[in-house]
Amino acid sequence: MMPTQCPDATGSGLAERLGLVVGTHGRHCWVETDDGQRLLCHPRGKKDAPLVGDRVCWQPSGDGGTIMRTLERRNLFYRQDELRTKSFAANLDLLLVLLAADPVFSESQLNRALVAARAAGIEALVVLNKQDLGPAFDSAWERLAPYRAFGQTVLPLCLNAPGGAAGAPASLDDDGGLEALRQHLEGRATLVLGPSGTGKSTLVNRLVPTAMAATGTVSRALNSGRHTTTSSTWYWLDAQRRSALIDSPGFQEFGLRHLEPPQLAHLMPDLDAHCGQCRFYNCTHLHEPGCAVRAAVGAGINEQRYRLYVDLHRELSVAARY
Ligand SMILES: Nc1nc2c(ncn2[C@@H]2O[C@H](COP(=O)(O)OP(=O)(O)OP(=O)(O)O)[C@@H](O)[C@H]2O)c(=O)[nH]1
Ligand SMILES: [Zn+2]
Repeated sequence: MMPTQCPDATGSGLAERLGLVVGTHGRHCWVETDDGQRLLCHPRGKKDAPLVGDRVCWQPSGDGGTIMRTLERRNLFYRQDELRTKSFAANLDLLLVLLAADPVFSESQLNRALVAARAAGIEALVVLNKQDLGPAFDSAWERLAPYRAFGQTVLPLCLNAPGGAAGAPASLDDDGGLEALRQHLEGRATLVLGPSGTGKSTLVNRLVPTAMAATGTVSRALNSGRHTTTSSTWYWLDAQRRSALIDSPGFQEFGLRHLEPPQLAHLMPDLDAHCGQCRFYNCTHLHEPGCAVRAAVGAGINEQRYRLYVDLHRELSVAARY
């Protein structure tokens, strides 16, 4: 349970309280108190706007509150494009990348999300939805074989299978694999990322109890004036508020400009397994003699995965020069 008082409140007369940021829009934040109330708060300082997942110290003011400060983050999941940094959420336990048999997913995008998670020290889970689509699902599942081979957990899912509808594959349980997924989410704060059309909204609707989804609409309402939803939303999955799902828009152009080229191979587990055996300690794995990574391409390392590395390395190297 969250304590009600801030750890080191600075005696300003009013007691500071702890809260959790469950939604943001511009500089406004929805802060949830430890007894589950949600109120609109404004950050006091000009910089470092709080993010969904942040623990903050706040004080009542007007009919809402003022955020005095943000507690230190355990981690931060973000992407960095040419022009800007986009932060998704803070203090995450798991990144769920939702893919589907259709539309066909971009492996480059998947890899970028996994690399970013690894760089931030956040465990990742890949979920492949629409198992009812037969052959399309099988080929998507096959494309994920190299990921499973290096230890990435990949779960099959069929959100179209309420209670074992016709078309639900026998390999899944009655609810299309939802129960198996639920177990991975237990007691954790999970950010859901996925390209458009994979079933993200369907997943949130299936997992979030109606009453909880209704509280989520508070922050949705805050976003409704805009055509594009740009901020993340926090949903509780249980009445005890132990497990949470954070829905986030924006999976396109997943920039990784915050990473240095030499980090990259270490953030791709299948390449990382070979890095230590290269002749040169600072091997780029692009052209050096005695490169153990290149020697493993086609054997321990999938060729397409190596190509993703080469392309991303080039992109990061160009970025590093500016
Ligand atoms: N065949 C099949 N279709 C599914 C399944 N799950 C979701 N869909 C369909 O896929 C479409 C996209 O689902 P959404 O939940 O709207 O996807 P989304 O990822 O939220 O998409 P955006 O709103 O564009 O971000 C809808 O028509 C769903 O009915 C599934 O397991 N099998
Ligand atoms: Zn090498």
